[in-house]
Amino acid sequence: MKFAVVVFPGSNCDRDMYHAAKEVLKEEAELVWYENSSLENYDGILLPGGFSYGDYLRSGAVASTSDVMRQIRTAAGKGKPVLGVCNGFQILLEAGLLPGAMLRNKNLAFMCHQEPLIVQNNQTLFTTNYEHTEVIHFPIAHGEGSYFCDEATLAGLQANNQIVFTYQNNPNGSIADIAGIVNKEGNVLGMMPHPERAVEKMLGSDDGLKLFQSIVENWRDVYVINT
Ligand SMILES: NC(=O)CC[C@H](N)C(=O)O
Repeated sequence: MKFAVVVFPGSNCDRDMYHAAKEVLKEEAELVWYENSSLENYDGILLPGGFSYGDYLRSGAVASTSDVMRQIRTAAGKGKPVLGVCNGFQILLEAGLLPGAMLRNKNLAFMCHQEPLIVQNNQTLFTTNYEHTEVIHFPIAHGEGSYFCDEATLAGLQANNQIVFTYQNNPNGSIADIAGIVNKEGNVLGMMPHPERAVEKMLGSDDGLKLFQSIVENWRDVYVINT
């Protein structure tokens, strides 16, 4: 499987994402500068964390208007897996590929530590290697990570089983303890905690490995084994 790690000015988790995909998972992966070429030849799109465009206006707002988003939208429309982590999630929200918005953390501080999460939906292509309600540990590292949406949107997320991860101890004030959501079609996942920073025991947790392995295994099931 070949991943594109899309890099914006101000991305700072792109190397970690690349390391997870290429050096730990041992899949093909390339860092793709947001202005460069096309995403057509990639099987999966990884939007890493950071401070794209310095978080000016709102986190992810400027990056969401860039031309590469059109390609990401096309890739998502074709059913390719798109994973946005932290600033990547913020960009997906600002681009409208996922519903809702990010507010500043309830304590108005940047937080950076490991948090326990609960796997609420293990039936997505990103989570099949987890158990339902499994507790896993990923680092968080954000200032604008309090997920918010209106009541109708929340009801829709719940009814469609789009809430994939919740926080066990809600550190930032996210509505319904939401840490990660998937689109209705199930192929675009946005999450604030960082699975790419939890792929080796020496990082404090390797619980993120199963997420990347789920993507690869599900992609192979559809595109390799059956063709
Ligand atoms: N690591 C990240 O992607 C976090 C940065 C993010 N823009 C914030 O809210 O602070």
